[in-house]
This record gives sequence, structure tokens and C-alpha cells, in this order.
Amino acid sequence: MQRREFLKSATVTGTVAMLTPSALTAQDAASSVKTFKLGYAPHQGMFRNLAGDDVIDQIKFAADQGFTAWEDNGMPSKPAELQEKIGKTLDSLGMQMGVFVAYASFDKPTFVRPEEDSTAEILQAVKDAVTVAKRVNAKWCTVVPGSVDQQHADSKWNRYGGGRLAEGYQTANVIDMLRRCVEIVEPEGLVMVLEPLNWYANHGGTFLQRSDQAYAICRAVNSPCCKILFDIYHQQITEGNLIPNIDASWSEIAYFQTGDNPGRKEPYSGEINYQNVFQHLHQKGYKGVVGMEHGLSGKGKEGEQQLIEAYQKADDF
Ligand SMILES: O=C(O)C(=O)CO
Repeated sequence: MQRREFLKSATVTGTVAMLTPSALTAQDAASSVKTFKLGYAPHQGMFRNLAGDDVIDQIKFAADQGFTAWEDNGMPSKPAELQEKIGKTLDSLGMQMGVFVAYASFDKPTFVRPEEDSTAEILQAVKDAVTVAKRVNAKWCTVVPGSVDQQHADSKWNRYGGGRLAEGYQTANVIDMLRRCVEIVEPEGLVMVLEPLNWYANHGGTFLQRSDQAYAICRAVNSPCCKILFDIYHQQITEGNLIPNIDASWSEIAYFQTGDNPGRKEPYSGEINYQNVFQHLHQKGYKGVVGMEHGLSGKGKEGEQQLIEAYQKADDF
């Protein structure tokens, strides 16, 4: 058993109290911090003031606060060497790697109305994601399947007016494209998680908005490697009714993200009762990652401490 693991289990059984103070270094004491019940995943920059600029130090700091996962949307643009270093660090700390973004288009109908060049781009991005996932031991990657068809018959994408594909054909094209992506990820065991996004605060025009829509698409693609990323922040804005919608789409959800509304900051900065939502996920036996894809309502060290305390409160059930 690793010393860190020993200390974690010792805390649970109460044996840490029996160790003499001299037997514990300051680092060990930090290591005995209780881990969260769910796999909340901070990202680079969230602890810049408390842990310094180095991402490896930030990951270690997060582990010492009891976080058991990490997320990095921008992982593919990091140098391969750094990706590997991050993967090894997470591994040595027993932390899960959460999502990075494999493919996201917010304003082009690349899935609903595919063209040769955009299709090649999507398939290449998914192939690249397999390589990145291996370096960082990631099981999931995010896919945002483009915008709705706003195409004018006589011009390029994103012009209103004129003809456009009816919704059913757009959906069928998305399903076809995802099946092609699945052929790449399935043999590698990498799960693409599709993220419905809200139109009203952040991403007007994206094709995928609702959890029922994502559910129907995942059922049609019918692969263990094409699932839903249920972002609680986006879904609070688009549809509310969080717990019933999570239950209804549960069998297709593979990943969660958080953020309070309005403002997309840490829990308790807005209107969502995160303690109840997290308790619900825990009761359902969710063992995956809950990505903290949001900002901080406070500034500097105090803001970061407030963020940690918000998760401690939300996790206290
Ligand atoms: O850009 C966003 O808002 C997303 O959640 C994409 O990952």
C-alpha cells in the first residue's frame, strides 16, 4: 500500500490519531485529508493563487484538498511531453482524468450538414483524441456536434433565410457522423460524450441542446462509446427539472459537469441546490467524474478557498 493510500485508509479507521506527531510530516498530514464522495474535477488555473502557476503543482494541490479527478478541455493543444507528465502525475495520485475536448464546433453545421472537408476534420480530430487519451489515461472526450442548419441555399453556412434541412434529416446526419466516429473510438475503448449546450447564456445555435435529444441520439448510435455529458449548468438553463431529467436519461449519461446559474461559477453562487443534486448522483451509485467547468466568484487565494469550501458544503450529505 502506498504511504498516501495508507494514510487515507488510516484516517478512515482512525489510526492516524495513534501515530506520534513526529511520525507525520506536514505533507503526510495534508495527504490524510478526506476525499470527496464524488469525483469533482478541477482544471488548470483554478488553484493558481494557492498552488502556483505550474499545472503539476496545481494537480498535487487538488489531490491534497481531497479532489480525486482532473479535467482539461484544452489538453490536445498541450505538448505531448506535458500530456504524459500530467497522465503520470494523475496516476501516481490515484486521480481520474476527466474529459478534454476532442471536437467542438459551435457555429458551423458540420454534423447536420456534412461536407467533405469538415467531415475529414471531424474524423481526424477523433483520431487525434485517441492518441491524447492514451497519453493522459483519459476514458472520455467531449464532442460538440456543431450548429443547427442555418444555411441559405445560395450562400455559405450561418445565413438565415432560404432553405434548410428539416430537423429529422439533420438529426439523421448527426447519427450517421457519430457512427463513423464510433468506428474510431470503440476499438480503443474511448467514450465520446456529447454535450448539449444552452442557447440563452452561451451558445445560441448549437444543434444539441436538450437531454432527451441527446438520449435519443445515443440510443440510435447504440454504442457504449457514444454517451451524454450532462452539464448541470447548461441543462439548468435549457430545461431545468434537473433530477427528473438526469433519471430519465441516466442509462445514456457517462459524465457530468457543474457550474451554478446565473454566472457559471462554483456551487452556491447561484440558484442550483447542488447538495441535493450531488446526493442524488451518489445515491444512484455514480462513480465517474464531475467536471468543474466553471469560473470562481471570488478573486485570489480567498476566492479559491471559497471554491473548495463550496464543494465541501455541496458534498456534505
Ligand atoms: O463551451 C462550453 O460552454 C462548454 O461547456 C463546452 O465544453
